[in-house]
Amino acid sequence: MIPHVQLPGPAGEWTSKDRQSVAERIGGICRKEGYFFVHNHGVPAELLKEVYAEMQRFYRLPPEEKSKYDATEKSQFLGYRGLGREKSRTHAGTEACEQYRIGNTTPDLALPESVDFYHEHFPKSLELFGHLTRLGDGLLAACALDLGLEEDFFSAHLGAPLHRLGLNYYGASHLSRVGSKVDYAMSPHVDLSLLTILDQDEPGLDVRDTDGTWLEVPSVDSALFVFLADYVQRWSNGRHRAAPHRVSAVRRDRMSVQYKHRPDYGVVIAPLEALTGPDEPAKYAPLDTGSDYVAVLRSILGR
Ligand SMILES: O=C(O)CCC(=O)C(=O)O
Ligand SMILES: [Fe+2]
Repeated sequence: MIPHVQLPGPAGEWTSKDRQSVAERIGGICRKEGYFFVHNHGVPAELLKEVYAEMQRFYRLPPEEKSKYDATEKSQFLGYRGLGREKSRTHAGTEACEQYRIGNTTPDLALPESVDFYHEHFPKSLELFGHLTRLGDGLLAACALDLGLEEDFFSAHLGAPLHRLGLNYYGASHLSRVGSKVDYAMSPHVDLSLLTILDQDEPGLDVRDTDGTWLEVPSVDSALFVFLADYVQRWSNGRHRAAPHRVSAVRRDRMSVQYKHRPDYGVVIAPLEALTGPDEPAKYAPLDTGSDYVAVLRSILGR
């Protein structure tokens, strides 16, 4: 069973009381499943449609046009990942999809091209990015409250946050075109984010339940799917659960939009002192989220 949560409208308009009521609603879910649908989130349905249209237009461009936007370390990994480009983290093959990333960059790393270059095909997606950033901030405040922290506890680590929006296209023929030996289009993983907000135009996403079974996540009209990720699990010393997920083999063309809510470049995450003690030793070593992100992306994209 996937939990469903009614939100009190657009997160940018929540009062402290609203954040408290969201915390009460999602706290138990964060501690158990780590995934849920949200309704009444205020993200316009029309905008999502426009984002899918924008993605379709981009993915139909000729390969040489798309590869102008290739994601590299120099682009801070914004841009295009063609079919066969991203190595799987769990098997010897590649992920069976085309991907594109838009989002924030950091002055701590070089960026020779203007960020606008990587965004030029995606004005509506950038608008969606703004909505999802506010929703991410609201949900994170609710997580903080559930952990017994001040609601703005995490804000100190999100001054110039490296949020990213993934725009993925899984063609029905992609799995056979990459010669895949597995029957899923994206390998199981937890996200390198605090939390992720996802929409899909066709089912395909599976999420791992607490007993280890894979659940198919349906496409639910006007609801967004939220799951917690690696950084919240670490910060909360495992009180909040990161949800492993994958994308199964698709029979029809499928697109997904995943917004990854991330901290500033270089934030080091270790289990919070308030949540550890003699009975609850820290379960995770400190992690530098900036250099770890670069190292992981370097290893899966290979340049
Ligand atoms: O396409 C999806 O539904 C999930 C993609 C995903 O998990 C990711 O890009 O991190
Ligand atoms: Fe993911």
